[in-house]
Amino acid sequence: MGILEKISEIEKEIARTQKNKATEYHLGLLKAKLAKYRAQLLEPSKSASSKGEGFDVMKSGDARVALIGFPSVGKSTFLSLMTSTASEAASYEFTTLTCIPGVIEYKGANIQLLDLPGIIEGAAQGKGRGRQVIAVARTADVVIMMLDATKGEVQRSLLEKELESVGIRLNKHKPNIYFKPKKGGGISFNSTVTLTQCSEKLVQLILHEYKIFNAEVLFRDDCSPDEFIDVIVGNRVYMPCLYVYNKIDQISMEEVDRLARKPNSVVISCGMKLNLDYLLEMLWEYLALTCIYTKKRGQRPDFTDAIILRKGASVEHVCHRIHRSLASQFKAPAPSTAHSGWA
Ligand SMILES: Nc1nc2c(ncn2[C@@H]2O[C@H](COP(=O)(O)OP(=O)(O)OP(=O)(O)O)[C@@H](O)[C@H]2O)c(=O)[nH]1
Ligand SMILES: [K+]
Ligand SMILES: [Mg+2]
Repeated sequence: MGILEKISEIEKEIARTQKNKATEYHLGLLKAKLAKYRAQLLEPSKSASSKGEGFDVMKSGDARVALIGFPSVGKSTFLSLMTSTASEAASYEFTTLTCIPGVIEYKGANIQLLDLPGIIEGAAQGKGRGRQVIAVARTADVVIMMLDATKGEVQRSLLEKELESVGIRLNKHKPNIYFKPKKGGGISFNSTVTLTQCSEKLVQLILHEYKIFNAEVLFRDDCSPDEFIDVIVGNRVYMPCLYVYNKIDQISMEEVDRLARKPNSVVISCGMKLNLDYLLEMLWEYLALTCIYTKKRGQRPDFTDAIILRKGASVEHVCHRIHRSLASQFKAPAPSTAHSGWA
């Protein structure tokens, strides 16, 4: 049996297994198996054809945003509107076949926006150029999932599933679990909170499935088995995602209102240039960038020239951006410990 078949067998078994106390270990094990097979599937294949031709775009600017969506939702139209780059837009599907970078200039920051080919169900398993697109998405700081407001919710959940299946976690925090494999001593299990979804026994079962017999595990939150598996597997990316519903010129006001109220969602029309400013504001918030203005002694700050930093940057980062040797010239206290967590 191929890996794809094994995955589909397990998925079917999970679907037909009722979720209750008696089946919780069985389900936990199935999920661990599923994650293992998916990881195998993602291992880079040796054939040259899977290489991302036209997808190796250099990172540039202060942050990177990837446009993910089904074909013809308006990704290229959006890139052409927001940046000085033109990306071909047309009414037929799969107009865009490679990765096309543009730059959004906002609040003094250069935000790299990547237009990508449309992806469809099965993308994660290599349908279309799905794998290359998803590989680019993994490198982004924020994903814009562009949706056609006229098409209903099914596109959104399909894409979420695709990204989920390759270890991309949207709008989720890294699970607060300390996990450290050891050379010996068995499994030591502790938690600082009451656990309602995992137990010591389930944790052990899952670890054994991964052939881990010695480890230290500390749950600091009431995490689920899936979250625990994410921590063991390790190569997950946790990424903010904005759901952008385009083409609202084609739907009723009531429908616009309903979509706009969904969490992490913005409604726009590229065709009629509606709500694009608000989208930029939201994007800025999701990127969590901070502007720092420097000033010379006795002069007013220069608000035209900001230093752009990511959330969590320290004074040391600021110094580094001003001059490479500035931080090392500081006398005690060391700048990084004096004020960490600037943004
Ligand atoms: N009515 C309406 N049409 C739009 C809007 N935005 C884009 N379109 C149209 O939608 C079609 C597809 O636009 P594209 O920008 O090519 O879509 P895409 O997502 O890049 O498509 P692929 O590259 O094929 O994946 C074009 O005919 C656009 O003119 C909008 O806000 N309203
Ligand atoms: K198109
Ligand atoms: Mg396109």
